[in-house]
Amino acid sequence: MLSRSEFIFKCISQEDKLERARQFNQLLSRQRSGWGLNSSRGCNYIIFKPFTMIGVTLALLALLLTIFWFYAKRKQSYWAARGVKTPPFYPILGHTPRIMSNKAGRWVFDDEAYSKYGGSNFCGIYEMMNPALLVGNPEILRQIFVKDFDHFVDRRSFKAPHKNDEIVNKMLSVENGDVWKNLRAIMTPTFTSGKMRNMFPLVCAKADALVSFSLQEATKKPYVDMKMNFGRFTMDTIASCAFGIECNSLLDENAIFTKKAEAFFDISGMRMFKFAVFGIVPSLFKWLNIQLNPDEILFFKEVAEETLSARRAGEKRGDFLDLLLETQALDESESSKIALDDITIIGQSVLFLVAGFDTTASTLAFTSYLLAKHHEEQERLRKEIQDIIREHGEINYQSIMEAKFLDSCIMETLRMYPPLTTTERVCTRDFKLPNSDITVPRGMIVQIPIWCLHHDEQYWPEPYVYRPDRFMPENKACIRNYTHLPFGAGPRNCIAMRFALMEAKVALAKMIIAADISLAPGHEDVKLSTGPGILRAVGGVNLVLSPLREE
Ligand code: HEM
Repeated sequence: MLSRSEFIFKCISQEDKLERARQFNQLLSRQRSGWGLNSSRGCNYIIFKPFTMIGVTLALLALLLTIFWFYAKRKQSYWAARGVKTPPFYPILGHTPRIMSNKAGRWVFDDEAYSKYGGSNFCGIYEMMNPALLVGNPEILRQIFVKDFDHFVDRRSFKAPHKNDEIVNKMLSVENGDVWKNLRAIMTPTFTSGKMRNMFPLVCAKADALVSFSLQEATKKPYVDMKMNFGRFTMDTIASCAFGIECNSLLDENAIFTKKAEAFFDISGMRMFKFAVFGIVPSLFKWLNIQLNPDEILFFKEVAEETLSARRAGEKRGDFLDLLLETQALDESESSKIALDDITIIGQSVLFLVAGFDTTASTLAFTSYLLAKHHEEQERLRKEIQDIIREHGEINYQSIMEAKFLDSCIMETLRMYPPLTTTERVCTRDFKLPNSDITVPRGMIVQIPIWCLHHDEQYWPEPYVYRPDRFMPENKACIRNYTHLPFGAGPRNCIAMRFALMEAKVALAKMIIAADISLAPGHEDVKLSTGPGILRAVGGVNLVLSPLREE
């Protein structure tokens, strides 16, 4: 009788094979190896005893690992074989642990690749075992972003298969190829200066609320966390312009919209892990039906759906939603535009919140921090705004968008603290790198180290010094093209750059004429966030606000 734990493998019964098996069994029994052959009742079995099974399994596993190791080694020799430098990397994991690390900002890794391993021209990196390219040469960047854009149309796709991820999959930033081209063509007119002008009063109203809230807070506290307040201002502005709702996060910090948005933006370890796994084995999400994005996405979907119904009932505000809905009202003979379906419109509303909330808030927080630190620049800016008010009676769209020093202060902040420190493109058609014999194959990811270009001494003397004058018209000619990329560049740059700048300029101008800003004692430095997300100030930006006029 066979014991239960014995694994029985039924084997072939032909005469000649049986004979060979007997010989095999005898040999093994002699060696007391734990294998056996049972041929009673005319059946032939090879019997594996448990301890032997473990041994065999381990041997197989070791074999598989060895094969995988050699496979990874071969993949990770891609750049060495082509004579392209790479920063030191881990076997199998490549540079991914450093890129995704929560201990240092993404730019710390980029900076090493850029300055020590040739990245200021180009260098190789490995995302796990997959080779990718990091390019810091402004001339090559011009080709990637603009001249040879048709080779670099796409970004990495994060399209998850779960039904609740559908909205994210429809976002402009996630779409690729012709779908992206069509969507971008439809959405671009949403951000013309005419449309910005219409939205200007909405933004001014939110900026006024920001100023009075912050000044009130300043009467009760020794200093105010302006990162928090600018965050609430951008939240209110986007909620108003993209969702058509008044969420009043400045007045009601428990507003449900704000709470959901905060939860959505909380990129905890688990979410990072999910994104990392999705990047490596996207098919796992399909097999196991895993949702990639958090449940809050459904809340925003509901809010946008309700607003769409209200708009269809006749309500109009001149905001993003109205502009996107207009595409549905056009008949085909009137326009070459394709009407957007509801889910696509909702996707873009959520995208505006995701892409516009923290980026603009960080820009404002860092600018006010730098102006508090450099009081002479703050005085210059205040004077420029006061002159505008004297001339026009108020802050209006034209004058604020033309204010040169205001623009320079924000541009210099975006140089020193670009909210997105890296952007990327996916090569969509093989591309030969100029002045080299390297061809970037279709499908390869190209990383663009924005932060490194912004801090490269050869383009920006004394790169860590805040000097808005670099961007004044008389000095602009000295700036090398494609070395200042806070909004990316080319046809796939930030679609809302004009809106973001209008929002930031209005808020900063209103703040600076209402209060003198200085650094709070003990908060002279800002601590930068780490990890691969948006560059932000952790622990807030704490400033002392001294009112300059009666509110
Ligand atoms: C100061 C604020 C902002 C900064 C620094 C910023 C920066 C960027 C950057 C670097 C990119 C990638 C560009 C590229 O790869 O070439 C981008 C893309 C994008 N941004 Fe912004 N952004 C800001 C505000 C906004 C706002 C307010 C919105 C929406 C209301 C927005 C919507 C988008 C969208 C939709 C894309 C994807 C465009 C596409 O794939 O076609 N951004 N942004």
